[in-house]
Amino acid sequence: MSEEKKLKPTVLWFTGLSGSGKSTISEKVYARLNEEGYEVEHLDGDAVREVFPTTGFSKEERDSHVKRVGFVASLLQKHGVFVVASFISPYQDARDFVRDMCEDFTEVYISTPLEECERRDVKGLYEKARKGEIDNFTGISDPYEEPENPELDIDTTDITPEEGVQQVMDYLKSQS
Ligand SMILES: Nc1ncnc2c1ncn2[C@@H]1O[C@H](COP(=O)(O)OS(=O)(=O)O)[C@@H](OP(=O)(O)O)[C@H]1O
Ligand SMILES: Nc1ncnc2c1ncn2[C@@H]1O[C@H](COP(=O)(O)OP(=O)(O)O)[C@@H](O)[C@H]1O
Repeated sequence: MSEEKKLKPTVLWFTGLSGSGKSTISEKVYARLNEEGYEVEHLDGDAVREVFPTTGFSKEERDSHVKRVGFVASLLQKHGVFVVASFISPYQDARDFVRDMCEDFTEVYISTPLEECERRDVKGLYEKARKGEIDNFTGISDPYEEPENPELDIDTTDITPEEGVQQVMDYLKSQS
């Protein structure tokens, strides 16, 4: 274990717009922690939604989805497992609900601006949302409430994914 098993397990909660870089960075953080010998689980919005395809995007549906996943994350972390969670989770009250449930919670705001996310348009969803083909699209026709006090704020516009990962790892080291 190259980090000498010294990092304190936490729920690393990645929040931000679609295309901001949540999945890219969180997958790499998951792989890094795994390689270093930590018990770690990855929970991702798209993956959870594939299992529960009827979950929609109204505030009520997003909040229930986020709170349920947050509950699972809190149980895992209580048993010493690192949790890397990646959800748009656009509402402050639902994120705070999860924070309050977890013994250790680290909010990682991937603050890449809408303009850059839309320029990337990884899945072509912004184009569809602009044409009115997708309802309740975060940042276009649905709100995103910026985190009030995130432990980390990473704008990926001008950095590499590896630099983003390093910022997360440096933070974890600073807290251990
Ligand atoms: N209306 C609307 N708004 C936002 N996102 C949409 C929407 N419809 C589909 N998608 C796709 O769903 C992914 C977001 O799911 P999440 O579970 O992370 O969202 S949330 O936390 O419940 O807000 C999101 O994935 P990411 O791009 O990885 O964020 C999109 O691919
Ligand atoms: N520093 C960076 N961190 C993360 N993603 C980046 C970065 N620079 C460019 N990208 C690109 O931005 C896109 C982010 O998409 P993704 O990780 O799926 O975002 P999200 O999960 O937030 O929807 C990817 O195509 C990725 O290669």
